[in-house]
Amino acid sequence: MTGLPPRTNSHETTRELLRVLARALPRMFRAAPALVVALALTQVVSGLVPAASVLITKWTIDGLTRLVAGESLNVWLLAGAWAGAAFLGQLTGVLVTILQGYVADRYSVETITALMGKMADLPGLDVVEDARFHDDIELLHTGARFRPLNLLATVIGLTREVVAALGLAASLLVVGWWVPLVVLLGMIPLTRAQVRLREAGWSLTIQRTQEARELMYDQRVALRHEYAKEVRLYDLIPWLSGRYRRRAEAYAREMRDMRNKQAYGVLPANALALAVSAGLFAYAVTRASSGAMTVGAVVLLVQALAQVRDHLLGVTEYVGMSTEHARWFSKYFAFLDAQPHVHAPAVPQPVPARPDLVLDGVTFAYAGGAPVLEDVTLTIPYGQTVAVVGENGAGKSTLVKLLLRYYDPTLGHVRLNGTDLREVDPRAWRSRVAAVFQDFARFEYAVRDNILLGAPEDEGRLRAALDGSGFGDNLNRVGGLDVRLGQAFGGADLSGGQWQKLATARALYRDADILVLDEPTAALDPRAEHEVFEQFMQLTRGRTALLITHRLASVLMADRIVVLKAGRVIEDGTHASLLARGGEYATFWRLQAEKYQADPAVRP
Ligand SMILES: Nc1ncnc2c1ncn2[C@@H]1O[C@H](COP(=O)(O)OP(=O)(O)OP(=O)(O)O)[C@@H](O)[C@H]1O
Repeated sequence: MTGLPPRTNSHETTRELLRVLARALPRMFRAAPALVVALALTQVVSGLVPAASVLITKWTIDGLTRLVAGESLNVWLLAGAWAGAAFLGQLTGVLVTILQGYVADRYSVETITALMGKMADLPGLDVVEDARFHDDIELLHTGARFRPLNLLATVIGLTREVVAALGLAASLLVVGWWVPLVVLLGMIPLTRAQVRLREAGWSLTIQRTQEARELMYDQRVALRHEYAKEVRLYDLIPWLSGRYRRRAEAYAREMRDMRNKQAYGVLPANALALAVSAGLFAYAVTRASSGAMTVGAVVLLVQALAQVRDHLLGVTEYVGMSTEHARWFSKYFAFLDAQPHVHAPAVPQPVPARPDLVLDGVTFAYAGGAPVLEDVTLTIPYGQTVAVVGENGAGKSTLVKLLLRYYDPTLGHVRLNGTDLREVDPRAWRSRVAAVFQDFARFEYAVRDNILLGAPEDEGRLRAALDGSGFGDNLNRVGGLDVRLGQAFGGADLSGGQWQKLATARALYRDADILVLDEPTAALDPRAEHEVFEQFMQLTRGRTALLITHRLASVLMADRIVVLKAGRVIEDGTHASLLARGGEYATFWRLQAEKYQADPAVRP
């Protein structure tokens, strides 16, 4: 179990809430200004209905008293007032539901498009792969649909409760000018105690966020299909549910203790509020018995006192709920404010035609980590096929990330001929590169869309991409180009190798100058691998190709081999020259060749 994080001051939580609201509410207003104003007015009217009702009750009782004493009473006026107040209450309820829906829809769209817009402003991977944002991006993605509506509903409820409490307090003016003041002053300690109770709950929840995430993760491992095979193999459910239960119970215990402690703290404030109410009640009854106050005023006082208290407690409830939503918005704004290290240049240089790729003294470390590449100097002339080999973690994929400018080097330069990669538009550069990544994406769209990804369709190129990747042979079995893929939409599922071929088809469909293949055959069967290599030879003709692989057979296709070890280039040459040299590459080759001879099913 993780240790307890340091306690955060509960007032900081409130300040954070106010900061977030100060930023979220103007955005909500800008999303639909007229509707937000209409909504606010509706809530003010709705909040005034309780005060109107207690006043009408007073007028009715006083009218009846006068009627008994022989005076006249305008019954229709009173009935109209009753009906009017009730109608306003119902009408505002309906209007709020409609307007809230409209505003929330627009605000959600704004919230989600701002997230997507931020993604467009992040040409690199430094923010999205940053551990600080990694989990948050998942939360932002799942919350963006409903958090704006929740926040809106909470703020609306809060407005109504504040107006209702103040309106009812104002109705007490008919009892005496000083009465609202006394009532509100008497309620302040109770409201503060309630807010403090809430704050303690919020800060505890915030401190336990990490733990709540761990609880969710245990749940996920136990229930999700991607873990199902190993969960059964290792019989993980008893272990997972035991861990889950222990953590959940510890969390619940702490929440309960905190609530108990705070609840006792509320009692004195409650007693004070009741004493003030009782004093006012005694005052009113005394005045009424001497004829200085009407019976209606006494009834109004009794009703208003109880309702002011309820609405003030409602205010604290809504403040509590808005804290929960504000935490989500706090992460949202932190993400929108994230400053990437990788920027598109303000005035980009053109991407040179047929560029040589140059790494000049490149050292690179991920944020907060040790260098992953160190002083790498390498020139890949245009049109050359280069294989990059090396142990796991040697830095091969990182080299690709730098060449695509997903990251900038910590030291040194990546250049296209003489132009620093930082000076060209990353989009323009990437449009010239086709890549199949080791962890390629499995887009759950139709096969055709998986390949085109929004690009215009060209029958000939599509056919060539299908043939070149080897996916064409699987097409009939899958059901054709328009078959939806993936489990999320009940589509066809592909094997690992078929997904990899599809990712290769996607890369081949782009008419790129530079081809990057990071372990392109890892999931392929021997026949498919052979075919992909054959196609690869044709495809790379006249283009630069970078091939990252552990399978040394594929290396034979390369004009040149670069061996990386612990982030440094330790060997660089042709297959023959590196074998002759008898270094790291020769050792790799020998090991794989021996395996091959021992078992012909295993090829180098
Ligand atoms: N996003 C990241 N953040 C922090 N460290 C990372 C990140 N990606 C990779 N690394 C680290 O950088 C080092 C090099 O990783 P890289 O993926 O470049 O190696 P590789 O040579 O491609 O390995 P493999 O053959 O296993 O694919 C590893 O130690 C890895 O843990």
